[in-house]
Amino acid sequence: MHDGRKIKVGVLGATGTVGQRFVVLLADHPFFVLHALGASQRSAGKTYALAVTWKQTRPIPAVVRDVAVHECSPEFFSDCEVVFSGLDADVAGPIGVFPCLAPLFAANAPLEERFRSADFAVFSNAKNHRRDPNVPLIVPLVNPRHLSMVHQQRALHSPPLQKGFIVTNANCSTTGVVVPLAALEKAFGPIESCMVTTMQAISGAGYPGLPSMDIIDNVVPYISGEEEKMEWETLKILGGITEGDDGRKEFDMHAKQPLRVSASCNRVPVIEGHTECVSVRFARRPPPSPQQVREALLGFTSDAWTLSCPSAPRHTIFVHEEADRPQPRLDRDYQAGAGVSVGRVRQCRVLDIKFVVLANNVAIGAATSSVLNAELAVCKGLI
Ligand SMILES: NC(=O)C1=CN([C@@H]2O[C@H](COP(=O)(O)OP(=O)(O)OC[C@H]3O[C@@H](n4cnc5c(N)ncnc54)[C@H](OP(=O)(O)O)[C@@H]3O)[C@@H](O)[C@H]2O)C=CC1
Ligand SMILES: N[C@@H](CC(=O)OP(=O)(O)O)C(=O)O
Repeated sequence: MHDGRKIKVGVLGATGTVGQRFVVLLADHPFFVLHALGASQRSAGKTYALAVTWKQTRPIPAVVRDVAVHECSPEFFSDCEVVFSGLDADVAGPIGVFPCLAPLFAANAPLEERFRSADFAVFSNAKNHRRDPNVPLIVPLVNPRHLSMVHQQRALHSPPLQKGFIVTNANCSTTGVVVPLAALEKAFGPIESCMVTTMQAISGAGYPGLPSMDIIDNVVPYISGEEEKMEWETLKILGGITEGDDGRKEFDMHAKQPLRVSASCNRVPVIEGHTECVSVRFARRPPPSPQQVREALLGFTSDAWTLSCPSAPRHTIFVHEEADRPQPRLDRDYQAGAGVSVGRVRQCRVLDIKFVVLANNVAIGAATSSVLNAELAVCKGLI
């Protein structure tokens, strides 16, 4: 439970697409107070207003306009307990080398590990640590119970940490699909197969992102690494945690009932909001009807809402009845982009059920997820 005190927090990568979202969400937050901002050497030493290319629809919050941007080094964040990372994946952490629980203070060590080793709670958007066997990959509307892995992460670190840890949120397209899948598994038991085709917004590629000549009047049927991330991350998020005879915990990757996921990812000329066409086959026979599926999606409530996390959406999944919704331009800002929208729930002639899901890639797909994860960590006494 939150004890009422305001926890000082910093943002790494504060000038980027995701970083700006963090700044907006944290400028006036009931649990957190924004205390320090970090970015690259290009930005360090400037005020935030001078360093950032501000792309939000509201003005830069007054509390940060004149704050100095620092390099992302723990000494500049020493008063903070928590850092939110919107860092470029090239500097956030290593790729594919795990476990990495040694102390990392060296100036050239990956940035998120340096902060963890200095006993900060790190909430990251970057992909680097998602496959780490001791790092929870949390979609806050789905699997906050995985936060329990933080204790093992701290204990296995050398030296063991009192407060530090890394928690990541998922890829923005993974986030959109796992919310309805979790609701359906809760209501009807395991899903066996899932086919998903994405139409992903340009903002997912950061700023300035794709050249206009590549994306206007066009669809690009490839996003590097995206399909692999969706297929792998879905299993970690929807799976459980098992404990070996030695007491060591492991993510089971949905092993009790294997789930096959096939993803096809496309970039489309939309600014914000990833749309995904999803078909699923259930293990149970006969499968639920479209009406039963609609009711299960509508009735799904996240632990984040039950625990009264301030950023949790009232409707985890909003189910549209209109035949032509959800649409990114109309539906991406509903509930400040913190929930997901589902529509067109119907029978699938190949699998069982198909539907469309819309998730705001820069809100629940990125910064809002991290902030909710931190709110959950506070409510669960991890911070
Ligand atoms: N955009 C999206 O929808 C989503 C993005 N993500 C992930 O979030 C992260 C950020 O993405 P996004 O905001 O789009 O990226 P941007 O390119 O917009 O921003 C990157 C940020 O990282 C900073 N940075 C770059 N190099 C360094 C360095 N050497 N040291 C310190 N800071 C540095 C930049 O600072 P400076 O301005 O000084 O260069 C900037 O603040 C990425 O890992 C991305 O994969 C995850 C989900 C969704
Ligand atoms: N790749 C996503 C955004 C992103 O940065 O994903 P990840 O956090 O998995 O690297 C997109 O282009 O829409």
